[in-house]
Amino acid sequence: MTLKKTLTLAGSDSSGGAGIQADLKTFQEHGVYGMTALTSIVAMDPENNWNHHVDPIDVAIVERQLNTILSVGIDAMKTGMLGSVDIIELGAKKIDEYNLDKYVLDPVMVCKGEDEVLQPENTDAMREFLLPRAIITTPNLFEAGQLAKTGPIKTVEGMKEAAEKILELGAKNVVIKGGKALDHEKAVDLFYDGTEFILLEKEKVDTTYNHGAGCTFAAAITANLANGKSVKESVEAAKEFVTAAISHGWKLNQYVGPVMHGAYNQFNN
Ligand SMILES: Nc1ncnc2c1ncn2[C@@H]1O[C@H](COP(=O)(O)OP(=O)(O)O)[C@@H](O)[C@H]1O
Ligand SMILES: Cc1ncc(COP(=O)(O)O)c(C=O)c1O
Ligand SMILES: [Mg+2]
Repeated sequence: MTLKKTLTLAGSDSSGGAGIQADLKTFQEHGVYGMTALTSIVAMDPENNWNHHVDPIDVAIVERQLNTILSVGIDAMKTGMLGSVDIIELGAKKIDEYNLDKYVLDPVMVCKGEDEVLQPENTDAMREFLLPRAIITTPNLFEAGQLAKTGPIKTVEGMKEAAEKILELGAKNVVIKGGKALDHEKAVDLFYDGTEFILLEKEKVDTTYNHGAGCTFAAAITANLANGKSVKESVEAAKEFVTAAISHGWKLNQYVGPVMHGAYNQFNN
């Protein structure tokens, strides 16, 4: 038996809920084979309010990892936290070199609980080099405002405007995650493929244990694409998957609660 193969080019979240750790757990739950190219290592300071510390990895080391994985071949890939502009440019080069058409861009700019953009220069580089190559991008509300340069988004109408701008920048599809940030009774995401707007709505889970939700959502989309689903089907199935994961989010310590990556298969089947 062979498995579909996926690549995540992303950061390591030492606490295990987000980043490549979330991606690999999610890939496993979808029955696809996950491979990883690490871009940065995130550690948290237990003495200082769990503050995030990000160490980017040298671009030559990232390239060696990508060469390993791409020599094997992949069916779909995603990017998450990207440590530097050099790594972003390298990602774009490899996407072109290997004709990688199933590429999901999760434009990670902030970690939950932090309100500063981790590396502002990366936003411009993602807009220029990665958006035009993405089959879909999955910004949260804040990231959508940054990519589209619309400023803060507060309404579904604002999400639609940003979605149109993001497609003008070259992404083939977009799903903007309203999530908890949107002032709406439900957890609403907006999918746009250039033709129709589709609202994906689920009950809002009353929890702060949602660390890694965005990574899990994008990884589920990637796995679904690798398994042959259409973009729209991939997003719809990923929404079910991440909603189950958030519903079973749990407390890891006093600072963070990750989603339960395996909840969909454990409780929804
Ligand atoms: N409290 C919640 N209840 C239900 N769904 C949620 C909740 N928070 C986020 N989501 C959903 O989880 C997915 C990830 O969104 P979000 O947490 O906003 O991303 P990120 O982790 O990148 O900030 C989206 O589908 C969003 O709608
Ligand atoms: C390595 C890494 N990638 C991505 C994220 C973003 O996580 P989320 O899925 O909660 O948006 C984080 C947040 O801590 C992280 O540490
Ligand atoms: Mg995110």
